[in-house]
Amino acid sequence: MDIQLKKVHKSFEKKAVIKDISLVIPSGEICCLLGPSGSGKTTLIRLMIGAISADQGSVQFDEVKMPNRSMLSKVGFMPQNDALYDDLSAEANLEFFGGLYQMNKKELASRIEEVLEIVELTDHRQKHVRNFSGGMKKRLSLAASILHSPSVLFLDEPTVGIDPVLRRSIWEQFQKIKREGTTIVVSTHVMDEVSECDKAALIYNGELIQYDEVQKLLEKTESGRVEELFIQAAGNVQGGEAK
Ligand SMILES: Nc1ncnc2c1ncn2[C@@H]1O[C@H](COP(=O)(O)OP(=O)(O)OP(=O)(O)O)[C@@H](O)[C@H]1O
Repeated sequence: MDIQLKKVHKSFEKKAVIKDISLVIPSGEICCLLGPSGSGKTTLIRLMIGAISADQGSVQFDEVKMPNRSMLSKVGFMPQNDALYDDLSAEANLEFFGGLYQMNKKELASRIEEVLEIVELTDHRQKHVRNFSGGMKKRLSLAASILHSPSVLFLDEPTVGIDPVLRRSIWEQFQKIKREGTTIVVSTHVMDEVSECDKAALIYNGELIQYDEVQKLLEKTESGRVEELFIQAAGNVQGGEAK
């Protein structure tokens, strides 16, 4: 499913947080939302999944205008803070999410096997989540978000607080999910993660300052590092204010 945003605008308490953002994320691609803390990445994801509504503009998945209840079963979301139950085992957590997605018992049982394999938690399925490390919780949270085989997957800073080795393995899992045809939108402020994505949307102060194929974005820099584009944007803002 592709995702289309047209002139999306959102304010909180009269402060514009998302400013007139338009973009199209093609089906089956990984797009990262890259930007400093507070730039608006989470808000943009919440607008896309229909958790909040835009003040102006529209969000569409293929031909369907969001928010739309019929899309719930096609959308996966992994929030920044894991929404897991500490007192339940990994498996029981997944059973709970399967119930939310209204999956039938047989389908759920086989899908739980599959997702536990994907995130490499099969051997820990009976353990209580309270005994999990931060990385294991992230992986379980990812398993929960893909349990119902969504067509579009939104991941909000999935690798925060994760060591580089585990980060590598989590990205391998995203690539695996992409190969199955899922469109992935992932927010991050780790600039190096951009190389894992097909396209990157650079968000600065609620504005989309760049959106292109990662290779093309890197070609716009002298250093080959995406940070440069943010430094340029900051310079433009200061320059604008000085005039
Ligand atoms: N419900 C809300 N009410 C008021 N202000 C909000 C609300 N949600 C977000 N904001 C503000 O909107 C701006 C963007 O926040 P958002 O969480 O989208 O940024 P972010 O890029 O995801 O940041 P981080 O990387 O730290 O998660 C911030 O200034 C934040 O304080």
